[in-house]
Amino acid sequence: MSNDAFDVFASEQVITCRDDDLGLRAVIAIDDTTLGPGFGGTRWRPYASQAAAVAEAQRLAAAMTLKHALAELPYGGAKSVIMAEGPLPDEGSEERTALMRRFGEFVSRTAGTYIPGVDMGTLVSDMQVIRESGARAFCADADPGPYTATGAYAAMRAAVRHELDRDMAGVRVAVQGAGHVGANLARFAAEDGAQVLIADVDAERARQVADSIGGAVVDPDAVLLSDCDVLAPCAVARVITGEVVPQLRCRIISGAANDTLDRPEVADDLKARGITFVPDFIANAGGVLQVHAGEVGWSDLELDAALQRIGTRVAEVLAEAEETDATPIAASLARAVRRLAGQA
Ligand SMILES: NC(=O)c1ccc[n+]([C@@H]2O[C@H](COP(=O)([O-])OP(=O)(O)OC[C@H]3O[C@@H](n4cnc5c(N)ncnc54)[C@H](O)[C@@H]3O)[C@@H](O)[C@H]2O)c1
Repeated sequence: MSNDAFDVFASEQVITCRDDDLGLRAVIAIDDTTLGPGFGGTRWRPYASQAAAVAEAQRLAAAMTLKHALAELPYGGAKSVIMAEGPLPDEGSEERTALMRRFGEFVSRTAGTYIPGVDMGTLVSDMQVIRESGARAFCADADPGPYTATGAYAAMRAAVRHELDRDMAGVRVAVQGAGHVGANLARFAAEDGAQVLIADVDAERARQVADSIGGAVVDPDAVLLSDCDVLAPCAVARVITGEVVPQLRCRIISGAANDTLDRPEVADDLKARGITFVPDFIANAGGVLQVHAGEVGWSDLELDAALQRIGTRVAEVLAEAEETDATPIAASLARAVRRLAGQA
């Protein structure tokens, strides 16, 4: 487990996958299998370089180790990325199916040490193709987005209660990304009376979500700097940088995007500015809880209780951070380390 993006040996195992006929270039990073097989989604998007793809797979895999440890799940941390060349092929197209089948063959070679699931760019149907190729894959039956959003909303409510000592009515929430998670998170907040701003690089998507929940659209270039109580990054990784922090106008950052902070030190910058950062790997565990529920046969009630416990966990971590004058990330890391060492 490591946050060092440039150390290839930070992960237990890193596998590159290549097929020239299909134009497939993918990376599987298995961060840590102490608690079980490495589980983590497959992300499909363009990368500036091969090194950037490897670094992102490793960073996201490390976050999955933390996510599973803190959610008390029997999985290790892993992640894969597929390097996109231009627009992604349509769902169900021959090109997409062939590429996913081939990727599934590479996953099979890990002999169950890596279990993929849905992430940005990939779909439930892609996981079905991976399964058909003989590999184990999670998320094959349902979109985890709404469950992730339920957990992320429990986290947001807990942070607002802790920091602002109020419920969500009238709280100003700015959501970056109107996708599977962001749209649902925005809806939950609006249903509880929050004033929601939403941004997406797909302007039409942002407009549709805003109209359906009675919120307002904000420019995707401006959303991070919105004057709001809660900023909820639900789009891409590493949006909170050292340069962004001094310009932020929120009290709390609580979203679902994996790997929200650009560098670990940004957590200290946020603390110095009095901005509470809810660790993404705690807030966005709803999807993996839902997957686990399917695997072990939890009832809806059991799953919902587990999703709501994300809020309890956030409250505990924020209180612990306050007591020890640590950042919430540091308090969470200490918890995860205890669990990985079998002490919690
Ligand atoms: N889906 C899940 O269950 C789940 C679980 C854990 C974490 N996450 C994380 O949450 C985030 C969102 O996941 P999702 O499933 O909703 O993805 P998604 O692909 O459904 O939605 C992402 C949305 O963000 C938009 N977007 C991309 N770049 C943007 C930018 N710079 N500004 C504004 N909008 C932008 C996209 O157009 C898209 O609408 C990702 O970081 C993902 O890794 C998702």
